[in-house]
Amino acid sequence: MAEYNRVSECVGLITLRNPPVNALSAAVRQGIVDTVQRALSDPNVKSVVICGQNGIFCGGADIKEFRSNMTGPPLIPMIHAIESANKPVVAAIEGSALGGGLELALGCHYRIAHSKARLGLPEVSLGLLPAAGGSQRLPRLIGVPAALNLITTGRHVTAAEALQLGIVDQVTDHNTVAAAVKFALSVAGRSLDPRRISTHPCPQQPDLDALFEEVMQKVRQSARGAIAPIACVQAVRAAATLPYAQGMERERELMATLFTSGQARALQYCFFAERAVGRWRMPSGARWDTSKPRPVHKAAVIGLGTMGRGITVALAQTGLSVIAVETQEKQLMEAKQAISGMLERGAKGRGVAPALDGVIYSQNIQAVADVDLVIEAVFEDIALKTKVFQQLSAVCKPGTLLCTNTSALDVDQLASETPNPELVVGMHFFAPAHVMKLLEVVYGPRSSPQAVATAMQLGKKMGKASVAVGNCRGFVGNRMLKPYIEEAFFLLEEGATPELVDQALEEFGFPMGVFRMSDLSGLDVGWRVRKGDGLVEPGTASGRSARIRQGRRYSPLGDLLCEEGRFGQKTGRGWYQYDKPGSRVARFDPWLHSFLGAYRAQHGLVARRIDHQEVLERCLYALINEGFHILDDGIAAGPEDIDVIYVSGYGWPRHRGGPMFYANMVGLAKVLERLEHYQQLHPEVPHLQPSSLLRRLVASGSPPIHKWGEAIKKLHSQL
Ligand SMILES: CCCCCCCC(=O)CC(=O)SCCNC(=O)CCNC(=O)[C@H](O)C(C)(C)COP(=O)(O)OP(=O)(O)OC[C@H]1O[C@@H](n2cnc3c(N)ncnc32)[C@H](O)[C@@H]1OP(=O)(O)O
Ligand SMILES: NC(=O)C1=CN([C@@H]2O[C@H](COP(=O)(O)OP(=O)(O)OC[C@H]3O[C@@H](n4cnc5c(N)ncnc54)[C@H](O)[C@@H]3O)[C@@H](O)[C@H]2O)C=CC1
Repeated sequence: MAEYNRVSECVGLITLRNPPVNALSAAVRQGIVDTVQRALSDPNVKSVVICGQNGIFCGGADIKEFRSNMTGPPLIPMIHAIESANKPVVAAIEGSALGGGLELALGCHYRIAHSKARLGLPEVSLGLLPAAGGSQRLPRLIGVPAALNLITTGRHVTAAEALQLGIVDQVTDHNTVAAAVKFALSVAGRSLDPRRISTHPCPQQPDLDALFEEVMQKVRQSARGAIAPIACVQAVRAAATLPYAQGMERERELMATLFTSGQARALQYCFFAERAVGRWRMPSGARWDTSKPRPVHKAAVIGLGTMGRGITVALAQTGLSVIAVETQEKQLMEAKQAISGMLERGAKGRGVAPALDGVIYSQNIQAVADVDLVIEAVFEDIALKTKVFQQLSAVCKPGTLLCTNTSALDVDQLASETPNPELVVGMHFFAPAHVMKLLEVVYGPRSSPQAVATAMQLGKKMGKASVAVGNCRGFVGNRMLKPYIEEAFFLLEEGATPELVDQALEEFGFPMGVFRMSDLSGLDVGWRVRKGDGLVEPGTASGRSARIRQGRRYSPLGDLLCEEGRFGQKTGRGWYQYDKPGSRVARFDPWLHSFLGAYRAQHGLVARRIDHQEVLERCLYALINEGFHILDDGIAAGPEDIDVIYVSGYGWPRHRGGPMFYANMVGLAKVLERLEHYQQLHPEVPHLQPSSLLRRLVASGSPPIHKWGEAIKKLHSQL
């Protein structure tokens, strides 16, 4: 709702009240309509100020309302009434003015912002466009290029940038409402015509067509199939080329298409899923709201290779003191240089001083005695990690949390080697750790809720999408990746090419297909794991039996490439060829294609035509099927956890919501039917055998995704 007060005798002060972000719910919109009318009809009121309670102006439309029949006064006429008012209306912007919140402010005649405020039109990230006049007013106010940038990216700008762009009229370091009231008094009685943004044309822009063509091309490339960014460009084009009323009509038409689209549903699901994963819970019943994190002021990182360096940077950038330990002198010197460089570049980008003094380097593990939390990132070797954990248990002060960045080892086994297993959790970062958004916080049966709470809170502080998951081989992300990659290998055996598979996945929306990704991360990584699992054999055997290992279908293709020294980009050869080692542009490699031909001949395989649909169904449904196993095992608490992991760490296209959301959109019965179909064709592939949870969900009527949690609980209780 909105509260009304008269201040300084002649200023009507309207305060939006809808915690936590003063979203424009039906009640708030009604409140604004009523209070604006009251202020305008009061002869004692000379001007009006609109602000939000609790230090936040407005987080935009109430996204939860989008899923219901929207009632209450619509935004567009409400904002129009404010702009048409015959008394000046000033927006006092603290905290955030986003989406509909900024559109409301753009309807006001003046905008005063606190220096710490953030403003933006992030609708595109929800699959929408600023359809309460934002796409028409912002270009008129700040010009077409700047408006295109803000609206197509959805980025939030600081108050300083907003002032520079002309979005706000004044920035204050003091009480924003007081400054706005003072300002409102000073402009009372002035002509408002120049302040009504909708009545002006966009500032002149030379070569408009060329500009829109260029932006459209750029947006199409980066959107990877998302429709909202394209509609945003079209809406701004309408602002630049049509009178306001016609532009608004175009805005409405474009929004009508977006509003009901599957992409908007997927993106809005992602928004809430990212917040839901913070409300973690463990099978033991421990939960986010009953587990208090320990304070972490000082942390340590052990092992300064690829991962340890990024983790050190991520910790130092949150303002923590970090002790960085590396036993090899040469590695330590290189790491120091690399970490300082990363901190300097990061600080430059954010316009702050680099936290170089926050990191202390040492070759001696004794240096970590007084830290609150340690993250171990030494080689992936259980004996070495066990030794390091035992040393840490002896050196660290009581209560220090011991975290491992292992990607595949058993967190619980490591914990059991320490005197205090309750203090051990996995913190599985992704490379490069200071850039990648995802963090899997892995708990074992003995990890204490406090340890999980502490790791989750630290992850949040580092700006990571932190997801608490149970302990199993590969945790959630890598466990699901395995069947996805294996299916891609099988498709090559059956007649596909790396180019075809990658194209199908990239058209689906992945930034890179599975083979380009494998070349980037290094084929030797998986090879080492398969060797450890006893799957790799000399490459001379042929026929079907050579491709059945440990009782299931196996493709040695990746191993054979590694035996040729083809590790991907780093060696200049992999599934593709590169101009030189380390180069990034993947090119068709005739060698690879004749190798595939010879391999098929050796194994009596006859290449057949494989289309994009089969690639998608086999790779994605195998991955999704593993997701159902993970839910059934209780490794992930809900589908949101899996989806956040895939969207923030594995390049799953956000506008498709994550693998489990995608399965829900496709229809569980369809996913089941296709898995059954492929399983019949490939009975020796266990990951195509539909999960019993998927079967049971289909049998129980395929409940929508927000009801899976309830359905799984019910199904488990029936077992
Ligand atoms: C044909 C129909 C025509 C319709 C025309 C409509 C046109 C429009 O007008 C379109 C829109 O505005 S769409 C909304 C645009 N606004 C946004 O995207 C801002 C979303 N919020 C944020 O960025 C951060 O919450 C923010 C920066 C604001 C605050 O961040 P924090 O980190 O402090 O807090 P969070 O943890 O993110 O959020 C706290 C709780 O608030 C919930 N929430 C946030 N924004 C919301 C919003 N706009 N609507 C509903 N709920 C919202 C958020 O979910 C969280 O609650 P829990 O999920 O329960 O934790
Ligand atoms: N590289 C990647 O993409 C990812 C790796 N991981 C995991 O992170 C861990 C580290 O991996 P990378 O950084 O790639 O390895 P790396 O080989 O680049 O670095 C390991 C570092 O640990 C140092 N080290 C070895 N023993 C030590 C000891 N006792 N004390 C201090 N330092 C010691 C080594 O000298 C080396 O500098 C592994 O468990 C790996 O599975 C997790 C996610 C992704």
